[in-house]
Amino acid sequence: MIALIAGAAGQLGRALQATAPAGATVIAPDEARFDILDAAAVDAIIAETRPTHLFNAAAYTAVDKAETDADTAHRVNATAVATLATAARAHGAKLVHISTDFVFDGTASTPYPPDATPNPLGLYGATKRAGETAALANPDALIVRTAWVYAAKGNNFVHTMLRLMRERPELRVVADQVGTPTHATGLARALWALAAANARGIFHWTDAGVCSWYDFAVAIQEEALALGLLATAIPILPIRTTDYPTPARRPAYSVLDKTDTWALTGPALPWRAELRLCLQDIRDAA
Ligand SMILES: NC(=O)C1=CN([C@@H]2O[C@H](COP(=O)(O)OP(=O)(O)OC[C@H]3O[C@@H](n4cnc5c(N)ncnc54)[C@H](O)[C@@H]3O)[C@@H](O)[C@H]2O)C=CC1
Repeated sequence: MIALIAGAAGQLGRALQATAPAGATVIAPDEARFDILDAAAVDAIIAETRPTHLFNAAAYTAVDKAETDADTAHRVNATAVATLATAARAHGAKLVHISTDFVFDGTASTPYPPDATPNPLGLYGATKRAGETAALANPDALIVRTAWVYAAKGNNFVHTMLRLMRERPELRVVADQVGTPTHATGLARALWALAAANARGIFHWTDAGVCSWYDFAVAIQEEALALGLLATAIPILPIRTTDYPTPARRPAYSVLDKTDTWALTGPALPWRAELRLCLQDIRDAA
């Protein structure tokens, strides 16, 4: 397998490089060399490197900023995906594209299967849904929706919580948005496995289990205290979404049904076990 990665410096891009299977050749250019907005550059780099697989880990991921920057978000999350889908097809490479639980409106009360009807609440989700449609124009494309992604390096909820838990006397965290955290390392391994199985169409991947952002924050504090990453516990108080307004609306329930994926990859670890692994990496890197 020759894997070309777009967005190699992001959380998932780095995890894909760290978990590449034995025998895979990984090509991970930086964004200056592989800007997915540059159709000519995309075509040239694929022609030059001749990948069997094109992983698109690049995205516009600033959910709230997308509300006032819809044009850029759409160009990165949808228009560029159409470019990648066409180029992959022209060069005989398999496109592996990543999408999000934010394509759903969160009104369900049981996990969303891959064929559930999308209805994004915000601009980010709408651009990611448009990207799915663009990728699906390539019949061989694999699209994997995930949620609440974090990694030892990157801008994510785990690092934000660790910082605030050191700075603040107490924290208030939303308790009425429910989903599942996803450690980028486990997601990357799942993508390699799905690609090797030549899966096509839409699949779902998160860690196992369900929690609220409040539950996640409490677990981060407990595990970080146990690992010595935090010195003292602070009170963490559950609040409602209406008490913490954000520019973009977010789904209240975004648990994804992973049955089809796990039949090919085996089950994910429970989210708390993955959290512990990530915090161990953060501690070891400190
Ligand atoms: N972070 C999260 O909580 C979630 C992420 N996802 C999806 O997972 C995928 C991976 O996300 P993360 O690794 O967390 O994001 P990230 O924000 O850590 O990485 C995205 C990378 O794409 C790069 N990028 C942006 N525009 C680009 C362009 N024009 N050309 C090349 N690279 C460009 C960025 O510089 C960044 O390095 C994305 O498709 C995202 O939409 C889905 C659900 C949740």
